Amino acid sequence: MSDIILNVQQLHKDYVGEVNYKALKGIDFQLKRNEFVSVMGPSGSGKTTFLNCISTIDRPTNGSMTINQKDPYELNDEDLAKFRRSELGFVFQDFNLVHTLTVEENILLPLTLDAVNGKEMTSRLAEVVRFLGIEDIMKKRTFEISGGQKQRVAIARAVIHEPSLLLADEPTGNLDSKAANSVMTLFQSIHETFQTSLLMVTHDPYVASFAERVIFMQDGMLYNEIQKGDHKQQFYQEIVDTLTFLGGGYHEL
Ligand SMILES: Nc1ncnc2c1ncn2[C@@H]1O[C@H](COP(=O)(O)OP(=O)(O)OP(=O)(O)O)[C@@H](O)[C@H]1O
Repeated sequence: MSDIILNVQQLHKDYVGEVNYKALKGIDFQLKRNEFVSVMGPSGSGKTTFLNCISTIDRPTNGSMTINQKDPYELNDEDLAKFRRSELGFVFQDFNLVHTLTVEENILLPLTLDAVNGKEMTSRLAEVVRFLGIEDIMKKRTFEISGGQKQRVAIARAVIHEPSLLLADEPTGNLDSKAANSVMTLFQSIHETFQTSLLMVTHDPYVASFAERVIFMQDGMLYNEIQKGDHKQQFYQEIVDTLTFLGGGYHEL
């Protein structure tokens, strides 16, 4: 088994419209199996575009990408949908829960779509719900729970099928600092307990410092990266310093 879970080579994305825009200009990036990496950069630098190309929400204009040694862009629509469901988990800023379903039904959705048998569903649900500490809200509707709880439910749904790669776009963007901290502690323990490979976009240096490595984008390219050493505080400071240097929307720091 290769120790590279995600291999991106010379990824380009051009948005074609009234005004054409080169959002990604040749990104080379590798995520190791079991690695946790944060993606940062000024507003408009291409972070979400990069994540959307990896998650196959958006199609790159050029370049190559493999996830777990497979190229999702070679698949037809049906196989791509299966590939997404088996290999990838997604967590978004706005939770993306289905409001007509209960919390439990939301979490089980990926297994329902894959017609997993009832016994296995029950055991996986029990494990993930216990791990995330959301046993008490299983029968509630999504409008009856807090933002922090919503994100836990979204995380449970993203990991219940044990994806090879978990992708998160601003997962704490709609949370207060206490809920954000608790969601990040959860990501960290999912990563450590289940050896989940994790790629997360965030604009928050504290949130980013939960990762083992931070990559910085600027103007559609990779600008720099920082590896976490022994001291989280020092890592955090280096992240803040790089963002300050990059400017563009990080002046509030
Ligand atoms: N569908 C689209 N059509 C045209 N241009 C787009 C489209 N989506 C994004 N862009 C442009 O591509 C660039 C990168 O956008 P992207 O959303 O990836 O940046 P970002 O780094 O995630 O920004 P932010 O931190 O503000 O979310 C921006 O200049 C944006 O205006």
